[in-house]
Amino acid sequence: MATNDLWAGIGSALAFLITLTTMAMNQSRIKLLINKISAYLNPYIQITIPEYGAESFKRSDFFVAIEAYLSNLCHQDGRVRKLKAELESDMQKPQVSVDDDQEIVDTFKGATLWWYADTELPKTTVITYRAGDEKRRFYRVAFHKRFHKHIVNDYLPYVIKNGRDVIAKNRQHRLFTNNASSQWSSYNREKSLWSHVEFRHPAKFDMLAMDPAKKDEIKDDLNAFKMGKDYYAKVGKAWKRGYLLFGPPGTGKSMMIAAMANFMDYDIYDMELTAVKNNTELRKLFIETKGKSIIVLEDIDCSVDLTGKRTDKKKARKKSGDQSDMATMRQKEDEKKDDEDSKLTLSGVLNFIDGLWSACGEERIIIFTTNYKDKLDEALIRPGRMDMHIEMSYCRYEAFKVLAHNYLDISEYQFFELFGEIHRLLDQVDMSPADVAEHLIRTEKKDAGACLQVLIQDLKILKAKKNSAADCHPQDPISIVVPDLNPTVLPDLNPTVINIFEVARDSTLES
Ligand SMILES: Nc1ncnc2c1ncn2[C@@H]1O[C@H](COP(=O)(O)OP(=O)(O)OP(=O)(O)O)[C@@H](O)[C@H]1O
Repeated sequence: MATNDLWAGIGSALAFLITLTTMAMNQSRIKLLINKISAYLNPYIQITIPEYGAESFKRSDFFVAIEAYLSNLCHQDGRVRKLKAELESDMQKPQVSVDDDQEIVDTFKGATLWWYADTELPKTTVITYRAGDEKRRFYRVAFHKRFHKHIVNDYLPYVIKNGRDVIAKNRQHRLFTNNASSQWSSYNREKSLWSHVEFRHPAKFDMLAMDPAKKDEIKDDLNAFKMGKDYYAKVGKAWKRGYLLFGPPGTGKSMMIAAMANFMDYDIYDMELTAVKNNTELRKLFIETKGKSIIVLEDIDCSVDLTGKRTDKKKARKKSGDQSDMATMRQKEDEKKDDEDSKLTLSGVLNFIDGLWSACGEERIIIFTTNYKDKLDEALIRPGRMDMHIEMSYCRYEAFKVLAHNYLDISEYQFFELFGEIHRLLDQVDMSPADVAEHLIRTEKKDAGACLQVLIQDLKILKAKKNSAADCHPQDPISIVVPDLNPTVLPDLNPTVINIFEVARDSTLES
C-alpha cells in the first residue's frame, strides 16, 4: 500500500512538472508567434546601441559617437527641448546631449529615423564605483524596414564619422613631446614615451602672412586629405601626407604648423630627434602616436646626421675586396650592432616616412622643417616622399598687407602713400615676416602711422646696407648712406637691423 502511494506521489509530481514545462514551452511559442505577427504587421525596425559593450568597463565608441552626432543635430534647429550638458577634462566646451525620453528625428537620403535615449537596469549585477552608475543608458533608433540595408551600410557609418568629427572639434588639442628613452617605463608604455600639454595656439590661416593663392592651395590640399580616406584605401596607399616647410628663420614655419593643426583639429607630436638614440626608438615613438595628428620633425638638417653615412660604410666594406666566410660573418655582426647602436640614420627616417611602419594607424600628417633645403639629402625630399614642398619666404607686399591688417587693423586705402613706399622697399630687400611683425606692434607712443614710418626707415637702412655691401671692397670699412633718414625715428631703430649690418659686413669679408 505504502509503495503504491509512493509511486502515485511520484507520478503526480512528474505530471505536474510536465504540465509546467508544456505551459512554459507554449508561452515561449506564443511569445515567438506574437513577435512574428507583430514583425509582419509592424513595418518598423529598431536598433539599440548600449553605452557599454558586453565585455568592457569603457563606454562604447559607437555610443559616444552617436551622442556627439545627436548633440550636434539638436543644436541645429532647437528640435529638442530637454538637453543635458557634461564637461569632460579634455573638452574645450561642455558637450550638450539629448536627455532621456526625448525623441529626435533625423532624415537620411529619403529615410526618416527616430532616435531616443533611455536607461535600463542591467540584467546581471553590476559593480559600480559611482552612485547612479548601475543604470545603463542606450540609444535606440527606429526606421522603416524598407531602408534596413541602407541604414546599416550607409547611415550608421555616416553617423560614426560625423560624431567623431564633432568630438575631435570639441576636444582640447594636445601638444606632445617625446621623452628620453631612459624615462620610458614598461608599466605605462603609452604615457611614458610622450608627455603632453594642452595646445592653445591661436594661429589661423587668415593670420599667416604669405601669398593668398599659396595659402588656398595648402588649405585645399589639407581638405582633400581629410576627406580622402576612401581614396587612399582605393589606391592602396597609407592615409598620411608629408609636407616639407622650408625657409629662413622667422618666416612662419612654426606658425604654419599651428595653423594647420587648428584647421584640421589635430594634435601635434613634436618629435625631438636629438632625444632619439636610434631607428628602433624612432619606430617605437612613431607607433605610439595616435591618428588625427601632425608629427613634426623640426630643423631636420641640424637634428641628426642624415647623410646616409652608414650605407657608405657598408659599400666601402663591400669594395674592400673578397672576403672569407669568417670575415663576412663578422661583418654581418658588426652591421647588426651598428643598426642597434647607431645614431638615427637616413634609412631609419625614410622608413619612418614611407616604410611599412608608417602605415600603422591612419590620418597622420608628417612635417619636416628646415632653414636650408639645399642641405637635405636628395632621398629625403625627392618627389613622392614629401607630398608638398612649402616655401616660407621673406615678407613681400601681399604678406605685409596681412600683417598690417592683423597687427594694426589698417588697410592700404588708409595709408596709401606709406603702403606704396613699403611695397617698393619690400620688393628690393629681404625682411622676415617676424621682423616686420615686430615693427607693427602698436604702443602708447607709437600709432599705426609711426609704426609704418619706423618700418620704412629700417627697410631703407637694409637697402642701403645691401647696396654698399655689394659695392664695397673686402678691406673697406663699412660706410652706409641712408637716403631720407628721418632723425626723429632713429632712436626706434630695430636692433635686428643693427645686427644685419654686422652680418652683411662679415659676409662681404668672406666673399
Ligand atoms: N608668415 C608669417 N605670418 C604671420 N606672422 C609671422 C609669420 N612669420 C613669422 N611670424 C611671426 O613671427 C613669429 C616667429 O615665427 P616662427 O617661429 O613661426 O618662424 P619660423 O620660420 O618657425 O622660425 P625658425 O626657423 O627660427 O623656427 C611668429 O610667432 C609670428 O608672430
